[in-house]
Amino acid sequence: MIAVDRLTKTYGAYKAVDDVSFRCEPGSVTGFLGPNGAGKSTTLRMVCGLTPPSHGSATVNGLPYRDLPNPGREVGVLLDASAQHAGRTGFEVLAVSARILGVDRKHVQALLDRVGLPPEAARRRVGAYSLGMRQRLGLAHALLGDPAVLILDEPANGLDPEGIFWMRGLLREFADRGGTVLLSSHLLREVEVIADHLIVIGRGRIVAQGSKADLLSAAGVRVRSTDPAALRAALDAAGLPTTGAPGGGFSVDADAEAVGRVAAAAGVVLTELRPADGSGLEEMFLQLTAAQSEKVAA
Ligand SMILES: Nc1ncnc2c1ncn2[C@@H]1O[C@H](COP(=O)(O)OP(=O)(O)OP(=O)(O)O)[C@@H](O)[C@H]1O
Repeated sequence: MIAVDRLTKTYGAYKAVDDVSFRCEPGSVTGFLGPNGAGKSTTLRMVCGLTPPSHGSATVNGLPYRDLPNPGREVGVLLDASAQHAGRTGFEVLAVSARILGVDRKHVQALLDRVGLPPEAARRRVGAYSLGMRQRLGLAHALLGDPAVLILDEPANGLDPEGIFWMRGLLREFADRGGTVLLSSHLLREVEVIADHLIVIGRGRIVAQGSKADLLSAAGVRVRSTDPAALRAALDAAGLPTTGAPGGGFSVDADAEAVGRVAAAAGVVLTELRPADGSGLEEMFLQLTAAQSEKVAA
């Protein structure tokens, strides 16, 4: 169980993380989504006791990370796959950590096999690993203490499609056995497949959170017409707010019949009228990404 309560991080006048609260429950995978620079890593670093919060608090299994007696036994963390000793072999990296955690060394190769690093790969120095191999080693490192909680920052980075598929299976199984998983990504599609819950962050603030089913079944319809201006005017006049959707057309926060009646009354021809089916979340995410890119470019 992870509990984050009003976490805030300021750098000078800049709020990298602003009043962020959420819970991650056992038996579930939570996807922490946001464009580059949104505040994901800073939040995860605060949860793991690596960055002191300016305000707010975070606990893992009821305690601040730094107060956990043997944190590696309770929470597996992968924040930066490249932060491993380049001169050690994969096996040595895990063997050293096993000793610190009090884990029997005989589990090390089995774990490396489990993450797809067989003995010949485990004998190579980490400096020669691809990013995907480092992610696999990082995941093995996170799993080493047999924790009940996993916190992973962009774990799919560098993995090929087969690797991403494999990782999803591993995390799903971990959660199905009662584990708590919190993983970040800047790609909606990447976490949509695996997450039970989604938290969307933009410019340091949470802009949406809830079960994936609720967020993706966002209300409303997608509508497209031969005369978008006339349709928008008619919908506005009927008090049905529209927002532009990617690729043209509009999203309307109303049911299909209401939109169809407005269009018919205005004599506007519709070429598409269908449930939004999560496109609201995608649209919001695209807008967030565009806003963040503008900020970075400014
Ligand atoms: N030590 C720091 N000093 C000043 N600003 C920082 C510091 N760490 C992070 N920031 C800023 O805080 C914001 C959030 O950064 P963060 O790394 O948490 O974003 P992110 O969502 O993880 O992005 P990415 O997907 O690119 O990793 C960014 O604008 C970043 O420049």
